[in-house]
Amino acid sequence: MARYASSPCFLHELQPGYRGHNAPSDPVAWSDIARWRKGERKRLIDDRRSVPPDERRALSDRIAEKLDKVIGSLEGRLISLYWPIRGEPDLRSWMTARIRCGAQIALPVVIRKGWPLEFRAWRPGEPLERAAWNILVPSNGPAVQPSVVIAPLVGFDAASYRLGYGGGFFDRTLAAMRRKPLVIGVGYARSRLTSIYPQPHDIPMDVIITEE
Ligand SMILES: Nc1nc2c(c(=O)[nH]1)N(C=O)[C@@H](CNc1ccc(C(=O)N[C@@H](CCC(=O)O)C(=O)O)cc1)CN2
Ligand SMILES: Nc1ncnc2c1ncn2[C@@H]1O[C@H](COP(=O)(O)OP(=O)(O)OP(=O)(O)O)[C@@H](O)[C@H]1O
Repeated sequence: MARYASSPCFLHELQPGYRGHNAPSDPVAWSDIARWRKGERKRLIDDRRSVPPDERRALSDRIAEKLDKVIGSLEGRLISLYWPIRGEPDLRSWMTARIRCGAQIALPVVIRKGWPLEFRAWRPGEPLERAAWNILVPSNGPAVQPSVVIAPLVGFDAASYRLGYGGGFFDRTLAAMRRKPLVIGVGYARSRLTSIYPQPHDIPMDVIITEE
């Protein structure tokens, strides 16, 4: 009879910071991790949606204050933000105020599953339209290369890795950018995980901002 050193599900044996083997990837480990991530995404999204809107508003304002400190001068900066969905921090009033300070804003657009995102320049008042997953995106706006990318977090870990919605869009986009932007993950402290069990394709955030 075959004897195994590990039980079929050995996720509990993985160390935080595990980055896979030298081989491209270990399919058994990745399928376990992918399944675990799916469950965590649902739990974390339900959890943040359970926060009353007033409290979410207060947390978003706290995050916005901290963003100013991390980004510093806004003059001439091109910042990619996002149109909030599923209880993400709402930074739209911060965005409007920062445009008045000289910042330019872009929003991410899904062109196609499995492709990098496009960043499209946008100013308040310009038309938006519903696209994939019902997310509002600029109808026109030229494609631009932001120097700051703000990525919403479904979850995050102590090594600044981000758990998103599972499309791999931000990872693919950051991997493809010729000039590496400052990458800021924003989310709530309650979305902290011990580890997301980072894989070779996962790119860590430069900074993570929560309300704490
Ligand atoms: N507000 C906002 N806009 C954003 C992002 C974001 O995280 N937040 N994105 C950041 O990337 C892109 C959209 N990414 C998304 C990726 C997957 C799903 C999604 O719902 N996927 C499937 C499951 C995927 C899987 O597990 O294979 C689903 O839930 O049914 C939604 C948005 C671009 N715009
Ligand atoms: N640079 C890349 N090249 C090819 N595939 C990639 C790349 N980055 C991520 N992927 C693939 O995308 C899929 C989803 O990855 P992951 O679970 O990390 O998504 P996520 O970061 O939570 O999603 P999102 O960024 O859309 O919010 C994985 O199957 C992964 O292999």
